[in-house]
Amino acid sequence: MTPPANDEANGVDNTISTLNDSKEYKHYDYSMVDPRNYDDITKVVQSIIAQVGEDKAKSDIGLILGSGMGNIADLLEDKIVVPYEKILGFPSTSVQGHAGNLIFGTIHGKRVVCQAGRFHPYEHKMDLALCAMPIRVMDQLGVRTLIVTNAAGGVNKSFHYGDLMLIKDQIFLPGLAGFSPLVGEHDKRYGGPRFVSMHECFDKDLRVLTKDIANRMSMRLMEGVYVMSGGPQYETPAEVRLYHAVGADALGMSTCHEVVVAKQCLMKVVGFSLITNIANHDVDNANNVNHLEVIDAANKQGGKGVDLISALVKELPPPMPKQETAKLWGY
Ligand SMILES: O=P(O)(O)O[C@H]1O[C@H](CO)[C@@H](O)[C@H]1O
Ligand SMILES: Nc1nc2[nH]cnc2c(=O)[nH]1
Repeated sequence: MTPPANDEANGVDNTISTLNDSKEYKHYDYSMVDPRNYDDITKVVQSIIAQVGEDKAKSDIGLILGSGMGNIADLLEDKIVVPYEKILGFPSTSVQGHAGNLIFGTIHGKRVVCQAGRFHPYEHKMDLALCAMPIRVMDQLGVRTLIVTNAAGGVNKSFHYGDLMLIKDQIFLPGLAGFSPLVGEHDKRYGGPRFVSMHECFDKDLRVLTKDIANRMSMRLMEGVYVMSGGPQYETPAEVRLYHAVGADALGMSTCHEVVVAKQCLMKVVGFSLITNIANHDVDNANNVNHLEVIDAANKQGGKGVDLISALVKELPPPMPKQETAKLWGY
């Protein structure tokens, strides 16, 4: 693997060896990191700290960017960009519209770590724990609030192209079918229990705050349930009707596994779906979706999400220590 060139503009000195030895670490190397293992995650965290320093790495807020939503990262100031190739055990991203960088910086003076490049289970042999590993890393870096974003198809018939939906609940289809990131070993140091409660997995107080902010900004903000399928194929009209019937408002192929792990790590989560296309309910009225259109829509329509996330970060309450959240959630 050829290391990327030194990138002074991004503040990354690529000559620094991540683990103070001369080995080259490749993407997606299971022999080195078990994404379920707390001590292995600590090694990943150390490899990051070795590059950006402890002060810069420590973060209160995590931000995950959806397809085509790289412009949200422009909110971060005093950035340090760390390419995934330089992070021990991080796999690569293969989906267009997902850059492949962990970015450290601040928004309104608050410490944020941004995952610009999500890991989708369909890219990684449905290894949900691997795809949710950045959340465990964020947890060890101190993150207490997670903001997840995604590009999604609108199932709710009142949704329009370009709408922003605040996620109030989720239907995690791979999780229901046994593909949960929590399958495997359990370590008490994650913070939460083996059997994680998924009630209010999108924090109610933060949803109220977000809606209040949107109101003050005179912004149209929908609220609804996100359903995650395994993908990567899009849905048939019959599947769209099935999801509609069970109460889904928007659909995609991501996010839910991240939220499950965040919940186990006692993080408060806020989620947004940008409606990049309207899912087709009618088999006789073919309306094909394609990923380039999804990205194009995210580029064109994502601005309102940027403004809302900026305002939300500004007004987020101070991070709640883990012990307090544990008490609040009855653990
Ligand atoms: O959920 P994000 O990462 O925004 O990506 C969405 O866009 C892709 C399909 O166009 C799928 O990966 C879907 O999940
Ligand atoms: N599954 C799925 N994911 C998407 N991401 C963006 N649009 C869609 C969609 O229509 N279906």
